[in-house]
Amino acid sequence: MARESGGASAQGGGAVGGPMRERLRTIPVFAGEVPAFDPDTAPDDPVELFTQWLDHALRVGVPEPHVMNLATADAANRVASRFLILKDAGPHGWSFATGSASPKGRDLDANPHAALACYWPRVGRQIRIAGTAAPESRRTSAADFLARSPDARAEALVGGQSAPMDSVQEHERELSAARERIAADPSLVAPEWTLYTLRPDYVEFWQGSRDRNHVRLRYTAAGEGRWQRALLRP
Ligand SMILES: Cc1cc2nc3c(=O)[nH]c(=O)nc-3n(C[C@H](O)[C@H](O)[C@H](O)COP(=O)(O)O)c2cc1C
Repeated sequence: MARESGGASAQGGGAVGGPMRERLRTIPVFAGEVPAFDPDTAPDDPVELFTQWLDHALRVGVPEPHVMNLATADAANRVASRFLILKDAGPHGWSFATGSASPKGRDLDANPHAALACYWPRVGRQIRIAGTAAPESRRTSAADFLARSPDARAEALVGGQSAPMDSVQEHERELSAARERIAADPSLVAPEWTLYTLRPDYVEFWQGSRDRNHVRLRYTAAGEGRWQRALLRP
């Protein structure tokens, strides 16, 4: 069970209303142009709504709207999260790519339950997706790898993501060796590189509002490509 932190200052040492708390309290939120979102006119399919929201985000200049947070948990239920790039979204789910031997790859191997989330401050929109992630075929993963820039391919070819390294110089030597291998053989694919697709149990669209009367629409998978929709309390 979660324990409450004692007292008004969670950090213990600081006085109530100490400098950090004050600084955080003064930062505005939902300060951008918050668009209207009428859930009654939302499409039946969450992928369609995601596409509409992404197109809108791109039109109004939301920076990097394809960056999402991925949360995973290992076999012992220890949770970790990190940001990554969304590679695709369609009827099969939301796809992202990474090395299968990275901590997140190992988490997904032990426990396929995962969640994605993004927040677009310029429009006060959050999207949350949760379900199970599975690797795509080697062929599909290889195609994703080969579509990456030579630098990105070289980094993945070195591998060992998130492992401690002895020195920056040693890593740079490994990286230039990987760049040479790629230059000599442009069809080279890092064996660990994997495209995963998260098949959602639910997808939630969250439209922030300055008066905190946020609009939340959740699509829950109802089998055979059908979705049940529900409004959620803000
Ligand atoms: C904006 C952004 C995009 C990223 N995109 C990816 C990505 O597509 N794939 C990836 O493996 N790591 C990506 N990373 C790095 C991850 O956040 C993370 O540091 C790395 O994958 C190691 O995670 P892990 O130790 O949990 O496996 C990105 C980081 C940022 C900040």
